[in-house]
This record gives sequence, C-alpha cells and structure tokens, in this order.
Amino acid sequence: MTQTSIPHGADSEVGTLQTVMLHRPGPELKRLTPRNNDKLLFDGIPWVARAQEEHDAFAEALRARNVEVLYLTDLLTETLASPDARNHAITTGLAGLHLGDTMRTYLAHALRDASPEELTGYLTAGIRNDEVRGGFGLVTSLFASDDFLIDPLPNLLFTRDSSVWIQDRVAITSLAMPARSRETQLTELIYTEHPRFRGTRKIHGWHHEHVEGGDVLLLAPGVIAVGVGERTTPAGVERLARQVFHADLAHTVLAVPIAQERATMHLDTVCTMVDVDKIVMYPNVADSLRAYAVTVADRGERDTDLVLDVADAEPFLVAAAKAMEIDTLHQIDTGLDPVTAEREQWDDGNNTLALAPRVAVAYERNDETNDRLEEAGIEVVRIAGSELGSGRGGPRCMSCPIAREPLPVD
Ligand SMILES: NC(=O)NCCC[C@H](N)C(=O)O
Repeated sequence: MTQTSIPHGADSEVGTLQTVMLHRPGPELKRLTPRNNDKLLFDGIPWVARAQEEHDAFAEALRARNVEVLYLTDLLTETLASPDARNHAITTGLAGLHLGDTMRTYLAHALRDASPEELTGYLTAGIRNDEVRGGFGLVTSLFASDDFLIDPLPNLLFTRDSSVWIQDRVAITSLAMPARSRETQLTELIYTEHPRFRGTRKIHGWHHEHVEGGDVLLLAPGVIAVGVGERTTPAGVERLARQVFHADLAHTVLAVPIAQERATMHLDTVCTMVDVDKIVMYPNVADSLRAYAVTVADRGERDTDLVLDVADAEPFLVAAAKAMEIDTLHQIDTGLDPVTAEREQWDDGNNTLALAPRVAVAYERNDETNDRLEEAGIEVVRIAGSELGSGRGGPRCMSCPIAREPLPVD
C-alpha cells in the first residue's frame, strides 16, 4: 500500500476540523460484565447495538460538516497487513502479560497465523481462557474459563486519550490506568507503520511518565493547558513541556491541578474550548481552578537540558488569557444552580468537540449547558449519548482530531 503524504496536525481546539479518528464501539464492549465493569472503567453495562447507533449518528454529524472520519480499527487492520507491524504488535502485546511460557508461546504462534482483521479483533476485544484451542497447561487449568488471557480494551472508544496532535507532531500518550495502558501500543503502531502516517514525527511515548490526551488542551497556537490529577502526573507535564518547547511547538504550557477523582478524571471533563476566546466550564471549579505557567528560561541542546521557568499559580482564566495574549478568556458555565451543574458535568456537559470556532458537538441531554452555549452564540450540534455515556466520556473524549485548519494569524 502506498500513499502520498497528507498534512496532519492541529494548533488549536477550534480550528475547522478536517480529519478525526474515532473508534466505533464493537465486540470489546460485549466483554463488560457487572463483575469487571469497574476495573474496566465503565459505570454500567452499555446496550452495545444502541451505542453503535449513537456512535454512527455522531460520525454522520461530523461527515455532514465535511469532516473526514477515520476509524482506529480500520487503521490498525491496514497497519497489520505488514509482517513487521504484525510481529511488533504481537511481541509488545504479549510482553506485558503474565501468561507463562506455555500459553505465551502458543498465543504468539496463533496470533501470527491470524488474518489482519482477526488480529485486530484479538488485540482490541481480548481473548478469554475458554476461547483458545491450544497452549493448555497450568494457566488454562487454574484460570476460570471466562478469565481473560488478553484483556479487552473497551475504552478505545475514547480516542482522545491515547494520542494527541500538537502542531505537526503526534504525542503518543502514557495512560495511567492498567485497563487502558495497552491502547497506546496500538496508536504508536498506527502512527509508526500505517502508510498514511509514515514519517510523522512523534513525541512522548507509552514508556514515559503518565500524560493522557483528555488532559491536553490546545488553548491557542503556542499555548497548551495540561490537567494534572488522576491521570496526568506533574512529571508527565514536565516531560511533555520539555518536548514541545524543544520542538518549538509551544511557548507556554499551563499546568492545571484538578481534583484526583473520577468525576474530574481529565481537564476536558471540566472545560473545553468552543471559540478562540470562549471556554465552557464547570462553575463549581471555575473559581478554584489555578494554573502554573511554564516557559523556557534557557535553552539547551536536548530537551532534557532546557531550563524551565515555573511561575506562581494564578487563576486559570487569568493565566490562560495572559499566555494567549487576549484580554479575556470568556467562561460559559454549565448552569448556575450547583446541582444541575454537577449533574451535567457528570454527563459530560463540559466535554464538547469544536468543529470550528463557535460550532460544537455536545450530548443532547445537557439541556441547561446547551442553552447557555447557544445564548453565548455557539451553534450546538446535539448528539444522543445515553449508551455512549456509560463509559464517562463525551464528544471530545470520543474523538482525536488529526487535522484542523490552522487559526488565522491576525
Ligand atoms: N478525555 C476523557 O475524559 N475521556 C474519558 C475516558 C473515560 C474512560 N472510561 C476512562 O475512565 O478512562
């Protein structure tokens, strides 16, 4: 397969969206049970057929706005057509699993014999003990029949978290929760081996300190906010900052502490950009959200030689406006009544996906937030999310922008 090189990248959250990577929910969601849903980071057991309908409608809403929709599993299957990529996927996929030599050796052979489509299925939906046809031994006998030899990846749905484009580079993230850590092996493989992305320069990586894409907001060209909480660590932000400064992808990184709890697992669960100077934000944190502006004090040869300047913490909106060189970053809130705001924040009311300045996709259920967005002049493209929402993620979480038009320079 050959492909001419297509420009990819994004310098903001709101430039007109051109290409996005989604993951249509599939067999991996059918692996969820009341016994494993907590460990697999789902709040319930979704009705898979309905989740697929909702997701198809989401993809259609994007295509209707001329957005090219790529699916992660299609890209993965195309990638796995290459023998080198297959070997790499199998070796890295099995390396971290504690299966014993008998089962690991059997699985390595069985996966090598699988077609690219089948291999994609095994790597994303996992393999249960009662689904293998060989490698029988102690592991087979002592595992329960429905124990997973390879765990499923139901959170692939949230493509935002496993890679982030910053200008023309892609950051392979490092996911904090064990249930998700294998996802970035797949995104790394796609961006390394798929003909469409070959030659793309990468930063970060799954072997580095934890950074999740849901915490990374491209506030404006050159200004990146990174949430630090349950998923992204202080050392993760420092590592990312060094790399983006070294590659001249940004001049300021704002490190934004957020509560280490599930409701606020990523910065994009409390705020997302909907225009070049407007952000929808959970009012219950708006007053307390603070940011440490990180800039370069002195350059060096390598990213590790950079001397970073870390300013004292300031209110987030103040620090952001300063770094973005605008008078005010206007806040649209999720309703002033704290209980409504809390309900809509939990249901991803703040988690919007901008298709262009002042156009955003949002879950239809968050009436109050959506009304407030419209009052502020934002066109809201409403989508259903009754089943999709059971994984606790909204339109932004479910999308990885691969190309956005650059914002005009004034
Ligand atoms: N950016 C996001 O907020 N992503 C949502 C991730 C939800 C997923 N169930 C998780 O817990 O990681």
